[in-house]
Amino acid sequence: MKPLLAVRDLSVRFRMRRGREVAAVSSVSFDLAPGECLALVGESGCGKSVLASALLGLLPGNAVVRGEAVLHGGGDPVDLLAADERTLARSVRGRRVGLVPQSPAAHLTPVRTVRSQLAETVRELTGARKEALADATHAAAERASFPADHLDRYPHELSGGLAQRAATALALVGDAPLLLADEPTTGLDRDLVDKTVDELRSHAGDGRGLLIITHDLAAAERIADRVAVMYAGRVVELAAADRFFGAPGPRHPYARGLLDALPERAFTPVPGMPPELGDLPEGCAFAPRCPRASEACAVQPPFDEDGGEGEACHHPVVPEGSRP
Ligand SMILES: Nc1ncnc2c1ncn2[C@@H]1O[C@H](COP(=O)(O)OP(=O)(O)OP(=O)(O)O)[C@@H](O)[C@H]1O
Ligand code: NI
Repeated sequence: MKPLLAVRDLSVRFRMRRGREVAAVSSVSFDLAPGECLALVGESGCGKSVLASALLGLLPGNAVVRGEAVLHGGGDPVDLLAADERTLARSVRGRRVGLVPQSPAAHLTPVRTVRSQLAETVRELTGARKEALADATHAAAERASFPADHLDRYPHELSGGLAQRAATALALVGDAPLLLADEPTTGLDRDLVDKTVDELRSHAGDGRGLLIITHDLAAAERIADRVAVMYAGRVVELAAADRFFGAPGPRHPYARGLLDALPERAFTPVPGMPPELGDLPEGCAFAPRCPRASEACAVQPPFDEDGGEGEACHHPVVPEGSRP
């Protein structure tokens, strides 16, 4: 089966003053299958949002992007990294790729009510008019649990959680084949978190795909088919969610550390801090924090992939009897 999205060797560098460079994303490759939900996790600053922005052509001018990201859903295949701004604006963003942005407040238009923004998006993407438009606007709000009696509020009159729900409602309108959701549950209480991620997950049925970026590993466990763990700009492990959250667990020591940091598990944070992306070491960037590191880790470990799973580690945690 053809993937919905095929990302190959995606790298993003930010050019800074005095010739400095920030390596925000390095050699990321993965496929997203139709109907699949992939959760992208990792510590703050590891490159998750930059990766999502690259897929939407939303990076600032000092970004240098390399690689390929071919979207097969919703029309002719298009390389999202090579498409020009006109194509992205007209036929990709909102229509073929939906985005729940990480800072919803910044993406809502401050001088217009939620109702008017939602109605305009519904009209643009579905062609609904008049009474149908009013009904469709209500339905769109309801899908994201945005309360109808708040539709006439302006963005600054919304709490963080309500702004989040307004942004989610906007992102769902186009029924885009690929949905990118960047921390879609910030500011929501647990029951609303569950409701929101379930709604996002159900969107991914029907051959559509969902890439959800989240710090909330419980939410990832609830809806993801696979998990991608990012560290210092690289995907260091790709794993089926049941193996990742259950037995035998992740193979990359950093991924194991992330899970062990959870309050309901060992509650032991990974010691140390992630590295500066402007000053990365030659070899494995996690080695200075890694309990399994050896001299071999001075060389960048290759990503060993097998059937959509794999890890980049010289010393993965491999349970007895599983593949070498
Ligand atoms: N325009 C820019 N110029 C230079 N560096 C940038 C720019 N945008 C992002 N970065 C850097 O890229 C790195 C990755 O940032 P990114 O926002 O993708 O992290 P993240 O994984 O989404 O973190 P969080 O979980 O906090 O949202 C950071 O070190 C950030 O400082
Ligand atoms: Ni982010």
